[in-house]
Amino acid sequence: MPTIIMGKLASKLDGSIHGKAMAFLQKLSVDDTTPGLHVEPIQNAVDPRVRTGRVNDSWRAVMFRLDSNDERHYVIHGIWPHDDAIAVAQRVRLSVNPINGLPQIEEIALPAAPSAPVPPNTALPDGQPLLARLGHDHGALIDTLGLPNDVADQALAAADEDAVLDLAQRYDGWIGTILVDLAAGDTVEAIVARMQLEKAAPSGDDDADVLHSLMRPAAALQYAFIGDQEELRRVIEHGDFGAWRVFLHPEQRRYVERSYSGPFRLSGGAGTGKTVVLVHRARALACRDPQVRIVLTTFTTNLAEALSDSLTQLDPRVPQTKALGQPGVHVTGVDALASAVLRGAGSSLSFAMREVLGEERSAPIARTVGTRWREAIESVDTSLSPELANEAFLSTEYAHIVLPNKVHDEAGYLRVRRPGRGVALDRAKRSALWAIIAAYRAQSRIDGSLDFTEAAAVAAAQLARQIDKPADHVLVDEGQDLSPSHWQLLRALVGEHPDDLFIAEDAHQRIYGSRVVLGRYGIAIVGRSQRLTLNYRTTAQNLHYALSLIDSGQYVDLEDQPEATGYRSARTGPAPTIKSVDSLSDELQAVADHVRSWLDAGDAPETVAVLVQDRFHRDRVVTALNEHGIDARAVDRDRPPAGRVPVMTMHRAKGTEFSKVVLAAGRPSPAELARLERLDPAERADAELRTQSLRYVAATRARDELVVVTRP
Ligand SMILES: Nc1ncnc2c1ncn2[C@@H]1O[C@H](COP(=O)(O)OP(=O)(O)OP(=O)(O)O)[C@@H](O)[C@H]1O
Repeated sequence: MPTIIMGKLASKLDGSIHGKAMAFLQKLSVDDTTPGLHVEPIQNAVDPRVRTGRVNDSWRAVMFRLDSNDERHYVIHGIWPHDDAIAVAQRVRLSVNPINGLPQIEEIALPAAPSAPVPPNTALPDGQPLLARLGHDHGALIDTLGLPNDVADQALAAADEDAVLDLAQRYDGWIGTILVDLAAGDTVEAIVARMQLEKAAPSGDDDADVLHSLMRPAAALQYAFIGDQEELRRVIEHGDFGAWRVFLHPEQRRYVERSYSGPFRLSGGAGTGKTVVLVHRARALACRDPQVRIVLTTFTTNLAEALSDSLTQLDPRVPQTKALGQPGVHVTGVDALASAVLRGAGSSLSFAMREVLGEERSAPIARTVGTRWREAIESVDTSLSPELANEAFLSTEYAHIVLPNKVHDEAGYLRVRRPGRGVALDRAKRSALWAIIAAYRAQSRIDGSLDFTEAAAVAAAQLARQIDKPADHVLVDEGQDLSPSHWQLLRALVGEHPDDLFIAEDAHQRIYGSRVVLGRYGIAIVGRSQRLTLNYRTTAQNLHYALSLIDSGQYVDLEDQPEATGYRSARTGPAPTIKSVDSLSDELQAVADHVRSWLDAGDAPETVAVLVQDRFHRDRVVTALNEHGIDARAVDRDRPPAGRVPVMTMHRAKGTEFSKVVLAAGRPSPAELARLERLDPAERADAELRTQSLRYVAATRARDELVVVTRP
């Protein structure tokens, strides 16, 4: 039975022939001599391995047949109308690039790609094209990276980053990826290492050499070995949108497949494919051993639902279990995970509750009301300044110091170390703060309830006592938003062994809570951390704008190190539109105008989104859009609706993506400004950082076009 190797080009099929292509490839993978397939060589073809096959009366597949070790493989190059297919088949050649060991397809007698003219050097601002300015020459591009001559010529002539990116867009696979890296200013050595390039060592068996090259990590950018019919269907039916399921970057593949001796941290900017790595890794772990118990978790239930959907899209056969502790993948929000642990423990929780709180709660599943800190502050006659006696300071102090250190009383709080908290507290202040914390706990005790951080802390203490852990592997998305108790919970969920914790995070996207250093909660990364830098989602123009929003901030990652930027995008598009308006009614009009123009141009409503500051503004925007005859819908806990324009808060937009986005961030309300004014300087600086991050998150939701409507 031949093996099918699908090229990325071949997955971009005309929708009208999906069914026929599927049937053709299915039959081919069973028996290439099946009557009706007409698998035939082509006369005068430059590559004797080339074959065409009959998809239907009008369409033909062009492929390469490789025979090695009694096994037959077909590399599917593409499917074209009959005459075009014959013409393509005559001039294509599949070979191994001798410099980098990767498979390459050349089109003999025609230029390798339809090339738009490259702007002449005379127009260059400082006389030299980009790559020359960066110190690259023909030798580096051709002899070290293995770029084809004509591509290297065009790249070296390209004036600036945009011109190199335009060129990159014309090449799928490793050529396009190397061009993007060059445009971003990477050294040749860095590219060789990242792409794992290696000179080819011919064995004398050409077909075996090509097969070997197709198995190289960077070949996975462009070629996929199809394991079964289901995989074939996914590649064919979803084309470019399904690319993440099949064609991984060599770095992504490494993080999917590698085993790590302990907790591993994967950082990367918005859209660099962190979630894709997590979902693939969950599948890889489940396939390796169907008995293992995998927890795939993230900050909110909405994000967990999206993860679960992605895992189903990637592979519906991976068992997703609803219950913690069962074989398969349990996808859940981290607070829901804590609740599940508490529910499962039943009456045996008392020890953990006493350990964390020094007392018990009668109904630990009930959640403490959100206004409890304010009530506690108001109930105590405090001498503290408003900079300390406010909900933000107290809830952070409680989550970052009191709970993780299991402080039960004033004496304990007077002694506890407070690393990472900006404000120094003398004895009198600690006593006064404890009075409020005691009032908070007293009222919750009366209700019998726990707040979310308490629930996670109690669940962590409960699990820490268990010898049999309910998970074998824990995969975490949006790690930057988790609290210390969450980390204690996740640490206690899985024993300390290889591949225990795999954490994806982006410090620039922290929009909840305060920053955390993992090492303080028993999660030692020690050198097991890597970064993704290629943005798959956002155009270079939108990415540039989004990065400008976080330019001035000091961001620190989960290992307490400054967060780097230096992201690059593989796609280009129009510059973001920044529209300044004077009034609310002008803002609503501008939002409606942009949405209307996209819909009129044929964009599907669900691919266009409006992102706003808060729920109040969201509902106003929905009403305004409806009044303009646009079918818009406020999105909260539910999934974005099909056939309608989703309007959502920037917080809710985390983890989503749309083709076109209007960002109507508005102005902070006077009440919000007054609240910020009352915070102590360290808390205020952190709140401002979160505000910048929120805009960065929102701006990076747009794949193709971004409009920002601002009011001074
Ligand atoms: N190898 C790939 N090939 C094609 N598309 C990819 C690939 N990897 C990721 N993508 C696409 O890039 C987009 C962003 O990926 P993903 O959501 O995993 O990024 P992320 O780093 O988790 O982003 P964020 O932090 O903003 O949530 C998605 O549309 C995804 O399908």
